[in-house]
Amino acid sequence: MRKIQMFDTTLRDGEQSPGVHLTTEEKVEIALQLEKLGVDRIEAGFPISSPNEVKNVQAIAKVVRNTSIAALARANIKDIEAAREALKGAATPCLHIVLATSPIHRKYKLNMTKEQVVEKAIQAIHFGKKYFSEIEFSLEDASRTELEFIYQVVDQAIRAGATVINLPDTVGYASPETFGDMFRKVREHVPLIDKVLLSTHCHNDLGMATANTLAAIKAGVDQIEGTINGIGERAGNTSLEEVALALETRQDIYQATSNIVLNEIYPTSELVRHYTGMVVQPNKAIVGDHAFSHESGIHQDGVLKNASTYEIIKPETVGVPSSTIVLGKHSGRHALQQKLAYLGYQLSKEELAHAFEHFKKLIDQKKYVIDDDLHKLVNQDFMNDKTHYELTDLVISYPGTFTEVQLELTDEKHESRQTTIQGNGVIDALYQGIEQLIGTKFQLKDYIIRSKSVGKDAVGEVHVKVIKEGFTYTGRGMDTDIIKASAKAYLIAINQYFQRSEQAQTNQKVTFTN
Ligand SMILES: CC(=O)SCCNC(=O)CCNC(=O)[C@H](O)C(C)(C)COP(=O)(O)OP(=O)(O)OC[C@H]1O[C@@H](n2cnc3c(N)ncnc32)[C@H](O)[C@@H]1OP(=O)(O)O
Ligand SMILES: CC(C)C(=O)C(=O)O
Ligand SMILES: [Mg+2]
Repeated sequence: MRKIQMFDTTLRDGEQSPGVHLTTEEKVEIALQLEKLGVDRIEAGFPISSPNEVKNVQAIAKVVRNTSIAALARANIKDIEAAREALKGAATPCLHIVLATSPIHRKYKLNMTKEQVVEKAIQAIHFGKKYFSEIEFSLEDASRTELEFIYQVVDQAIRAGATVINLPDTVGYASPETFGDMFRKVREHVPLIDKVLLSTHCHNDLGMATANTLAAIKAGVDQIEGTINGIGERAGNTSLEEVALALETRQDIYQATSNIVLNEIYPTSELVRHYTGMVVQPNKAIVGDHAFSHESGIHQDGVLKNASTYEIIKPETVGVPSSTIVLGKHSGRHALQQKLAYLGYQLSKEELAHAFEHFKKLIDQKKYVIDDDLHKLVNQDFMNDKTHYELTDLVISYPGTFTEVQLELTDEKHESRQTTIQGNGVIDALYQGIEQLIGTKFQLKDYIIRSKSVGKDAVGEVHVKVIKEGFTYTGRGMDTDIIKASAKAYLIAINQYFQRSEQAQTNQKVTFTN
């Protein structure tokens, strides 16, 4: 089995994504995570781009000791000097020199002849060789370069001392067929190629970065370059996670593997999305929020019976805790039953059919059905709708360092219950007071507050989740006064508990699991 080297350029090409600017601390944290992920080389930055970038690379080189660190330079002395300064303390440094070779870049960007390009490449590698034993030379825009010229530049670069030859598809122009051919031909026509590591670096302009990278692997490259979440210049780079999983899942085709620690993929992806602020499209392969979600009834039924029916990768393999069954327009009874069981309801076949009918009506009105909706659906269908406790008065004051709440509730017999209680903050006092008046305690698991509209008189919405005797109850309260909204939400959740207890004692239709 061949071992493909993974060169990560999240911190260089990835940072070239519009709007992304990582601090030194963020870069260091990502680099440490990339080391944990098992990439073979980290391109830490492009030192000439700013004085701070030199410091960034230095900071990474100082702490990342078991993974090679690369820094980018154009084919000129000042860029190489900056890379040298940045990589001074690195354990295994690599100088990465780039120079474009395609006719378009030669003519319009560099204004250089073929001979000048070859000469510049040789000079830069010779200069770099004074300080670095490991030099990667990239023929920028290789996929749009004449093959004969590629052979010539590659041959000369190896003779000058390059140890890695990288042929990038800089503008995402290649197709898997042509790209694979290019590598096969380079292996055929450049006798010295076996002396160096052959590498590729693809962009995703036509959505083919991963396919092209895999074609290059098939054609014999030893190293592939990419980024986490596929971020990078324009449409981005090859996603390293996609290649790692393609190799893992289709060993029958690629007969190759990598050092990637697969279950570190998702944590790395999350860290990168957090610090770059770049949202991962939900349906992105491997790391998208929907990558392991199932919404359709037929799929959900299959997955519940055996996950391999619709999952070619186990979510745990890439560090995603579990797959998700999402209840939506296309869901079926099996999925609803499973979700209700998770929420604590065990319904008979008839009850499930009834609940399913209501669920389908509900989903026509609402795009997403949340747990709260399901609790209500079951409660309305199978339980009485009695309100056990209602808020009738609430006064808040701040005597001294405490918050004091005067509270009045009315119970199901319309009798008033009152208390005055001090707490560590208004919500603490309020919820303690409610528990005191009803004579039982709940574990508050979640408390979320948000605004439903804008302006000073905006309506506040409070969601609470409480736990009692192993069951979860949720409540949602709305009011322009967020304290009142908090009280309402808590009482709705508590009322559910009393309804359920009452139901359990009488002729219950629904049995509850834990
Ligand atoms: C394919 C890639 O992703 S390569 C990496 C791209 N990344 C970046 O460019 C990010 C960092 N870049 C920067 O901070 C700046 O562009 C710098 C500091 C590198 C250079 O800034 P400036 O000196 O102002 O030049 P500017 O970026 O405007 O133009 C690029 C110059 O480099 C030249 N150049 C481009 N590629 C190369 C190369 N590989 N080797 C040598 N010279 C090159 C261009 O011809 C142009 O030269 P000119 O001024 O003589 O016309
Ligand atoms: C520096 C090189 C490898 C690059 O990013 C590209 O060609 O896309
Ligand atoms: Mg690139």
